[in-house]
Amino acid sequence: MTINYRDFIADVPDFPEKGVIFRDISPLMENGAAYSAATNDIATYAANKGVEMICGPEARGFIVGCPVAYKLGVGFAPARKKGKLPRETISVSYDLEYGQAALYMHKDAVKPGQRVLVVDDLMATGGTIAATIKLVEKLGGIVVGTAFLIELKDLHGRDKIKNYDMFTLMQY
Ligand SMILES: O=P(O)(O)OC[C@H]1O[C@H](OP(=O)(O)OP(=O)(O)O)[C@H](O)[C@@H]1O
Ligand SMILES: Nc1ncnc2[nH]cnc12
Repeated sequence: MTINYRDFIADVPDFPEKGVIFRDISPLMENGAAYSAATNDIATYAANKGVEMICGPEARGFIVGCPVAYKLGVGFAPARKKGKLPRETISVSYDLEYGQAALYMHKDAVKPGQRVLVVDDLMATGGTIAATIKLVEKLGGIVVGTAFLIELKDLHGRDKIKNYDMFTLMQY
């Protein structure tokens, strides 16, 4: 059965602030067939890249990245928001479509030379994924690809990561 992923995205106008159309992935996550097809599609992309580790930003990057890591039998390294990681961290600050933020990773989360896939649910301005890539590279990881459920093309996030291969299931 072919899945039309867009059937599982809820478009919510003016959330979390006026003018933003929020692309809600929760109907996709709540549907076993759609969630597992999306996981399998990203896992196939990752396997072809020889990925040894998946990295994703809190929180929705975990929802997409962890099942891919499980499917491939590789590890998952979280990039987390301030104050969440208990051991020594490195950090990178970035801009959001609606705000400012910073992400942190444990210093030993990625090993030098490891082939890493950076995953998130959605690319908007590209700030989050660019920050996550920077964190992985600071740790010596090699970012061999990026993967998303959704790319918001009008925000040109791809320009921020144009040196990296990118896989997306949906574009708006
Ligand atoms: O491309 P960008 O402009 O950086 O935006 C995309 C990011 O924004 C959302 O996360 P958010 O920071 O809202 O956090 P959440 O996953 O915890 O909801 C989304 O899950 C991406 O990580
Ligand atoms: N428009 C959007 N919908 C869902 N998540 C987002 N994260 C940043 N922009 C978003």
